[in-house]
Amino acid sequence: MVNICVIGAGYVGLTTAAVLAELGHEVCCIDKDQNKITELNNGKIPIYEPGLSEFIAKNTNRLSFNTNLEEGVKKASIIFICVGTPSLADGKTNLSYVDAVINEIAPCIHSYKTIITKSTVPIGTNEQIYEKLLAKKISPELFNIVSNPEFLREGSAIYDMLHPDKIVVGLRQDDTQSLPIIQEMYSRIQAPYIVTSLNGAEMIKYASNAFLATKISFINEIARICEAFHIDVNDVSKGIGLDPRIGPHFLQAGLGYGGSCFPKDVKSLEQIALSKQIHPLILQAVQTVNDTQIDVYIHKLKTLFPDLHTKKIAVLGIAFKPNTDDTRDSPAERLISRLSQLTCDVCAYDPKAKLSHDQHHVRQVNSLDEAIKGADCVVIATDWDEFKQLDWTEIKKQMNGTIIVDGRNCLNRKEIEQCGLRYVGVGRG
Ligand SMILES: NC(=O)c1ccc[n+]([C@@H]2O[C@H](COP(=O)([O-])OP(=O)(O)OC[C@H]3O[C@@H](n4cnc5c(N)ncnc54)[C@H](O)[C@@H]3O)[C@@H](O)[C@H]2O)c1
Ligand SMILES: O=c1ccn([C@@H]2O[C@H](COP(=O)(O)OP(=O)(O)O[C@H]3O[C@H](CO)[C@@H](O)[C@H](O)[C@H]3O)[C@@H](O)[C@H]2O)c(=O)[nH]1
Repeated sequence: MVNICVIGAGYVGLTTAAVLAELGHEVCCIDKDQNKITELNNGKIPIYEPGLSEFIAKNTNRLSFNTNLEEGVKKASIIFICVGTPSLADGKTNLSYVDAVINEIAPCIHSYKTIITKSTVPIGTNEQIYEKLLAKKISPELFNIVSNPEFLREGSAIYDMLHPDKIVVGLRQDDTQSLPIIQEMYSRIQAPYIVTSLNGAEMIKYASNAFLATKISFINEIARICEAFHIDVNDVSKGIGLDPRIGPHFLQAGLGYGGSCFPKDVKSLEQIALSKQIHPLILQAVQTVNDTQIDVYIHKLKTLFPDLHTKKIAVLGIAFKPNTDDTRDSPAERLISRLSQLTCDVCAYDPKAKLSHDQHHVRQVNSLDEAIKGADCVVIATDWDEFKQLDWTEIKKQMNGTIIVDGRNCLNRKEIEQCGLRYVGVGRG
């Protein structure tokens, strides 16, 4: 058992804290947001992540929440940095939250600490953190910096952290102490270790997200070509995905990728490359396809409804993916904004997520029935199971029109058509 301080109680920090407590460690999770900490101390979880609430409740004897960083850091031998690293306007990474944490930790280092960065940070950041701490006159005998990027997916965060496909550990060249400490801490997790340099670990995280985003933009481009030849792109995904060199995952065409990671991380990697005068052609193309994917759907809607601005559109889904309440950079919200600009009457529904801001002509309703009632068109914008299992005969009775736009290529086309509805997907033949 070790004493651990996790800084940041967001999707990654909360999951990390809960999983480390489950592994038997004493964990103090710090956030500067007093409301979050008060909620957590009252047994409320500020985000929706399946199973997280129960998991935290199960481990409360070894898990505490606090706003006082000094208290958490002083008694811990391991410190996790899990604060946000959002995009700046130019696409580079905003490191101000990480920098603030380093400034706050520094005066509290009086005994040996292993400082682990889980936040996704640009190449070179961990080296810079080490130099910053030295510049603050912290003895190199008192700390080490480790990069241990996180690969969890929202919606399955706990499972992913308990069953990772690898544990990536980036170390400083002369660091001989940290690896055994990390291995001991994660001893109950079965996964191969990838031990590399600090920069190497940072790059593995960016390359991983960039590759997955590339698969999505690739299949979205293939879908556009399929459409011109009346080919079903879902058959193509299946067909190519069976080749183990390609694999079946992340080949679902649709409204494009969103969320708090892919858009910002691909942009950040582009900027990292440009900072070294490397022109990242693929990364730029991946973003161009993604940025124009909503246009594909708007074009379809305009063709289906020349008087689109007079239509009532039910948008099912607000979250950037199912099983989360997260709307950061959500393609569903991107679509809703475009429909709002076109002055359509938009009725949005999501089982968990709320619209992040008010928009003209857009109402969020609390039930699916309310959203669908009188709709000229229903658009599936997030592939929640609840939407995949809809009774289309019932839906048809409640709608005014007959068009179902499958923004995630996740519905059974035949079933919908058998009910007398018109199915519209991207690249569905
Ligand atoms: N969300 C994911 O699925 C995911 C997965 C892997 C990696 N990551 C990376 O992990 C990092 C965190 O992402 P997230 O989604 O958990 O972010 P988040 O925004 O949900 O949480 C960050 C938390 O840090 C807190 N914070 C900021 N500054 C602080 C400070 N000085 N002291 C204490 N608390 C502070 C904020 O109040 C917030 O609660 C990012 O770098 C992200 O790229 C995210
Ligand atoms: O075939 C697919 C798969 C996903 N998506 C979209 O891609 C986005 C991201 O999905 P997903 O990767 O499942 O969600 P995240 O929770 O953002 O997780 C990604 O980003 C995290 C943060 O870095 C990483 O830790 C994870 O490994 C990585 O999968 C969502 O908008 C999905 O709808 C598609 O359009 N088609």
